[in-house]
Amino acid sequence: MSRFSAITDNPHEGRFNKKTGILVTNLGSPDAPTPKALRVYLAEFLSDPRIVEIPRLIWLMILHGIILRVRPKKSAKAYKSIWTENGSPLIYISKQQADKIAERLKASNHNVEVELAMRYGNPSIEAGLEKLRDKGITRIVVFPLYPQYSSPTTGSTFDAIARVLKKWRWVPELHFINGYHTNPLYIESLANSIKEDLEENGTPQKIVFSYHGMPKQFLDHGDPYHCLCHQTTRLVVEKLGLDKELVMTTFQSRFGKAEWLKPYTDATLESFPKEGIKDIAIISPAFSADCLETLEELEEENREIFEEAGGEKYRYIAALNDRDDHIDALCDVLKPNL
Ligand SMILES: C=CC1=C(C)c2cc3[nH]c(cc4nc(cc5[nH]c(cc1n2)c(C)c5CCC(=O)O)C(CCC(=O)O)=C4C)c(C)c3C=C
Ligand SMILES: [Fe+2]
Ligand SMILES: [Fe+2]
Repeated sequence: MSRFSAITDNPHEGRFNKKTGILVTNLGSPDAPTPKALRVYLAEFLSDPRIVEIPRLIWLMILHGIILRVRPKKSAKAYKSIWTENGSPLIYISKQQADKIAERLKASNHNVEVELAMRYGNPSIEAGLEKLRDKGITRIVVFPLYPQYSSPTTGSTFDAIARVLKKWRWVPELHFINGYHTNPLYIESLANSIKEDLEENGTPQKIVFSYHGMPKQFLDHGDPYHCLCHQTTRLVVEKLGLDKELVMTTFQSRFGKAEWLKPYTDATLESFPKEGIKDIAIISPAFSADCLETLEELEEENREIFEEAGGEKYRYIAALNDRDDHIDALCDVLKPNL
């Protein structure tokens, strides 16, 4: 038994090929919308020091003593409301994206194998990397589908990759894509999805760009995510030639009691009707795939907040998911690494 793992059956020349392996990743979901599965998922997720930066010992006591006794039940209820016959929307859509990327690249004669992996839960990063290694691949591009770099998401994916590869005897040639929010085709795809909505439903009083939030302290300590989100909004506004006053950038999905990036999406939506803004469209460009935070929080929870405060028209513009122009954008991001 060796400390480092490898494929040991007679390598010689033939078995290792010239293929590039692409590991498409996203955040991950629980295995089922049940408190038991959520306890396992949240224990892994919330133990990540990139996600919660409270001193370790104190945080682990709070996590195991309080959070993991209360949160799984509440989160399971939210997951139940969005779960489909295909399971978690995030994982199902990510699978569609990975398959379409593979299809598109192979059709243009790229010699690639694409696998999907999730940072937390299944299919795991370790399983994804091993599948590529089993195919004799020694050159890997890791592609986290987070357009805007952040330490809790992209940075954490890097940690998970490194944790696996440091156990491998033959470390592959590795390329890591750490964001793509300025890619012209990504911006174009966001712009197209908004344009289609405006053509179908008319121009609302406000278009809200709602990004997943993070503790403000992360920004103060140098995380670029906040700035990259604002830059994304600006690029889309410029692409569409919109009036700047029509658009607002907000941050959603708060967790815990600390201050998070502001303005908060929920508080903003609650205040709009008092200011006479009763017709809005909302889009969430940080999510490459629809997930709990869009389908439950934006489609259900925030719609209710807005309507209860007197709002009249609320529409959520879907994530880019497996739209053709989105797959084009993702392939374009990959291109320099193929
Ligand atoms: C605890 C702190 C959290 C930080 C920081 C955070 C950053 C962050 N997350 C995403 C993307 C997603 N988050 C999702 C769910 C989710 N996020 C947190 C907490 C933090 N996220 C929790 C506890 C959960 C689980 C659900 C819950 O119990 O409320 C998801 C959806 C997953 C799914 O299965 O659908 C995504 C996607 C980003 C982009 C980000 C920082 C920029
Ligand atoms: Fe999150
Ligand atoms: Fe900023």
